Amino acid sequence: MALRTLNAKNAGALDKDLMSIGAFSLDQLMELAGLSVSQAVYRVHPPSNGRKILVACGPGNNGGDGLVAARHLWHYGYQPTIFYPKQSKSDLYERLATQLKNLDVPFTEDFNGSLKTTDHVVDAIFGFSFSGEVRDPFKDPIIAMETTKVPVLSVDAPSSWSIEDGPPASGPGAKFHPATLISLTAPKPLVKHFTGTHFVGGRFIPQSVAEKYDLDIPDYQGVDQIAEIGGTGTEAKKEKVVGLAERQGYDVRESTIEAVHNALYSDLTSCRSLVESFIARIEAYNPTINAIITLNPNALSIADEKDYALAAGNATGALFCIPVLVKDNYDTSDMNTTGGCLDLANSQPTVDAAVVTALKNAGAIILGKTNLHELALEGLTVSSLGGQTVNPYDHTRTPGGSSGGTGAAVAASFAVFGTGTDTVNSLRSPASANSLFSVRPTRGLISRAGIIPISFTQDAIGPIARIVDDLAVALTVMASVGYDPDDNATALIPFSSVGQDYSAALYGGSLKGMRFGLVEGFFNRTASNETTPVNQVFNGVNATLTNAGATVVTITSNIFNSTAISNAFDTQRFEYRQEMDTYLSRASLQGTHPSTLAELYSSGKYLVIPSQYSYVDTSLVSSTDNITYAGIKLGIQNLTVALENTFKAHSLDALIYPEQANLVVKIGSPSQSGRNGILAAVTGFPVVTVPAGFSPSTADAPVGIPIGMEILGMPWTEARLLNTAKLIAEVKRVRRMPKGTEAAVESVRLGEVPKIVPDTRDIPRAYPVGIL
Ligand SMILES: NC(=O)C1=CN([C@@H]2O[C@H](COP(=O)(O)OP(=O)(O)OC[C@H]3O[C@@H](n4cnc5c(N)ncnc54)[C@H](OP(=O)(O)O)[C@@H]3O)[C@@H](O)[C@H]2O)[C@@H](O)CC1
Ligand SMILES: [K+]
Repeated sequence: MALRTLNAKNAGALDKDLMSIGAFSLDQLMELAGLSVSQAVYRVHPPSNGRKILVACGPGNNGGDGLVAARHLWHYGYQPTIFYPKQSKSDLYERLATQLKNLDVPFTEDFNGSLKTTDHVVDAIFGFSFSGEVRDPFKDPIIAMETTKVPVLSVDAPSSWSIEDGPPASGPGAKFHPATLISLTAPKPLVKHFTGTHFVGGRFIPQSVAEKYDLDIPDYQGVDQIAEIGGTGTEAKKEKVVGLAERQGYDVRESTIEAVHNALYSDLTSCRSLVESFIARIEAYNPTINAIITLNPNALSIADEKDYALAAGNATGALFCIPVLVKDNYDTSDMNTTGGCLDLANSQPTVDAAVVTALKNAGAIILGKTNLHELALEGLTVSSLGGQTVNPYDHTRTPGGSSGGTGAAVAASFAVFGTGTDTVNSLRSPASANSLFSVRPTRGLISRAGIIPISFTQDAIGPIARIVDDLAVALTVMASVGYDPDDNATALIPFSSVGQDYSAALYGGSLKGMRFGLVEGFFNRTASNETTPVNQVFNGVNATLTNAGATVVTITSNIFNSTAISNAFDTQRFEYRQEMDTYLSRASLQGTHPSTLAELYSSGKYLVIPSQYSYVDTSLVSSTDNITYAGIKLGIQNLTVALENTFKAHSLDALIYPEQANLVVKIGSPSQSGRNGILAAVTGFPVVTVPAGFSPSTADAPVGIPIGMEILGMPWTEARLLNTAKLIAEVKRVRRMPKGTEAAVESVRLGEVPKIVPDTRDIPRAYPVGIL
């Protein structure tokens, strides 16, 4: 909203009216002005950004506002220092100065010296009665504020600017552009030259006075004395500055929960700067990677709330201020939940998925939603709404899938971690293809309530992260939902796993004496550019584990044949329609959306890859009443027993194998072959995926294409699996940043969260939209 402006003459007349007609005393007006200034400082520079505030006060009422603001700031926990070279002898000013001295607030005569150590500056030198060229003793301070990197907030006017015409053409102040301006009562004409963050303070103006001067009353919220208003400047509202996080040496690339918390709790960054830094990376690199479907429009205001909480000593939660991206098949009450499907573009859950609530309760900021293979049905991460997501390590290849948006986004440091779902491979394939860690938990450990479903038997959800420690924190939070009547698989959780802290499970120890079963049937031993790198990486894994004192047993049993398991035991086509019909017909799902799966697939607004036409067609006419379904469920029980027997026969701690026997395919391929996710999917056994290596470097893949390893354990052994994964990651440090997103990005101070529009122009022609 751009407000009408008030020229200098009218501003003076208005002040007089407030004192005569309005019956305010000057003390009161100045107190209200200073209070607004202090709130604006708190908004743009909460104490967590640094407590030292240098307040520069001029000889007139503008300077008086600065003195009042300094007193309020002291009470908020800041450490103000006052530069006040031309002190007024009037009673009001002497009292204001005495009030500050009574609080032991220091006064300085050395503006430039104080500037070197301060965290923020309040410019209360001149207001609407300034005219002409700046005279001493204020020339030097104005020149210093022109060039300093310390952010400046100007009171009523950037001092030295003409009230009507903005910055002087030359001399002191010609290049003075403060980051923030607070206009008192109403903006002055100079604001058309101002491009930073702009507040108005004046929540006391009577309606009659506002009408007389034709003023707009801004939309004040709650108990705020100030309101932020849109850009009136010649440029966009967004001001390009070096973000605080970067400026103060905090870099969000490869950041971890612990690193973010250390930075926040030691005042190196604010939650808001942190969120802005991640958004800067998204704005820089998402146009290439296309991993994001939507950003949370509230992310910045949520970050501000976290900063208030931090300042008040209320920073609680294992994920306090941790930006998290969730796959767009997780219900979010503040963002549409689309599954990447055009026909669900406006589908709006009114209730968060159970795990989304858990993440929020733990303090996480849901930064946005990621692209996925449409409705999580395959592993190429292409969708009618989200387009094709690109692997950040090799822009000619897919990022794996179906949680490929999360995989690519986490690899590119768009967030600290992300979430995915897994019906066959979908948490493990993107982890594998992006040099990341993921956990597919034992069936039942994490409630699936509020997740777009496919298969009651096979669906699982979990986190994807850059380090095991973050995976453990995220799993602890996601599993904290515990028993959930909306997902009765959670009734399976054994007492020993209820409320488990998986971070505490990372106790260390050693790989020495551990026994791993290397599943020979899950490799493709035919030499090719797509398979040989995987086989070579696993030769290396075998050697590393053996050198670390573990025993690697080759498992040759013929039950370990992914194609055969898939053909015999995959339950999806029997369960999909029933599950989706239930999801789509819930009263809590609002917005516009189909109410059955059949309706969705008759809309023409969907993408199914040709290799899945028959799967979807079959799903539309099959159900769990089919006689074959009962046989499949029985077969899965037999497979489960055989799997348990394998563990017993070889005294195994875990089975290990490549998530995929082939590298991730080129974009536009008919499908992804060689995946081994089906074993855990049908048996419900847990898997932690870890980076195992890279294929050789090529022009398209400068650091190589990531190759991942599944570590599969017995049910409910997530704690031990995570510790094993951490031990392996310690002896075999694999993860590297993708080349294309490796560079740091200068962050941008944002007035609002930018809108991200997914790019659907590059959907490969091989996957026509609306055809089945
Ligand atoms: N409306 C509201 O809600 C309320 C508004 N209030 C506030 O009052 C502000 C207006 O205050 P104001 O009128 O006292 O004058 P202000 O701008 O502070 O300073 C001017 C002084 O600076 C000097 N000076 C001038 N030119 C110069 C130059 N070229 N080079 C060097 N010096 C120069 C000159 O002093 P001199 O040198 O002549 O002694 C002059 O006296 C207004 O912007 C707002 O902040 C609140 O406090 C109350 C509620
Ligand atoms: K000023």
